[in-house]
Amino acid sequence: MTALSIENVWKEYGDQIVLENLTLEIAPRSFVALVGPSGCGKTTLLRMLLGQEQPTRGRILLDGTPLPPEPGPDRGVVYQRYSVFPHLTVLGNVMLGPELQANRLTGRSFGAARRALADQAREMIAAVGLAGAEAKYPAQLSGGMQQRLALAQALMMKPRVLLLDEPFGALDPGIRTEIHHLMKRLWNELPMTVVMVTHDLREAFTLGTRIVALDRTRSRPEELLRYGATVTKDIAIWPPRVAGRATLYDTEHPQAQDDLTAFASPAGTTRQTPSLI
Ligand SMILES: Nc1ncnc2c1ncn2[C@@H]1O[C@H](COP(=O)(O)OP(=O)(O)OP(=O)(O)O)[C@@H](O)[C@H]1O
Repeated sequence: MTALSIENVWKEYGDQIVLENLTLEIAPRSFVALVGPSGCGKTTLLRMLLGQEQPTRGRILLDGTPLPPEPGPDRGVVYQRYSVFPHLTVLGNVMLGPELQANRLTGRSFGAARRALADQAREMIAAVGLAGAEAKYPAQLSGGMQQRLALAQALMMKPRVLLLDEPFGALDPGIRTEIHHLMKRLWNELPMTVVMVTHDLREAFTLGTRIVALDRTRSRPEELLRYGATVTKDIAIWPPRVAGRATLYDTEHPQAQDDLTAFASPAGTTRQTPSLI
């Protein structure tokens, strides 16, 4: 069964057509990296997958069922910044989602239920490499640590789909490589499908099972708003990267993960165009 089906989706804001006739089947457990020039509608597509925006035309299905018209716990999201609550500790941030879900009225659980939740949250905090920082506030963490926290917060809800909007874009290169390893491990271990918007092709090829490029196929300067973007390239990583199964390059040649040529598809299909970067 397909995890996500995007069927002939159009998104318009007033006179502006942002996305036109977009069709995409996303298999369960895939890791789709969405790339494309600034303003082509990547975030808009992500917001529609989250349920924050509705398609103007067309429909989006999750495991064959139309997406509810609002965000839900089956879809987690991590943004480039500001995903975490500054006035809560690391532990408080990670516990908040499940607490709100279990106790809509008070947003707090008590006794044994609270202790069990705190144990789960500590496990998740350790899984993202933040053990020891449970009592800290986000302002006391580095940017990389805050993004680890944002991931832990999203993953606590056990989302079927994890949506990432340039989550590592603001991080220094060294920290970014570390968090890429973490992201890859989490995707391998947890039963989720990931859709990530990125401007960084290297990141797309390092993490993705598939790179989907959006762009306008027609563009007349005098009618710019009348043409939306659609899928212009759809590249499957080779050798295939399968969740739960490390590939040749992931195990034997870890340095090759940063070598775009290692994953090149047949000639021509992966050529980088300036508009994609
Ligand atoms: N709520 C909105 N109301 C009106 N126009 C919007 C709204 N949200 C997005 N847009 C427009 O839709 C277009 C696509 O925006 P979007 O943020 O999806 O692009 P993007 O590809 O993610 O860009 P970037 O790579 O720069 O983040 C832009 O022209 C933007 O102004």
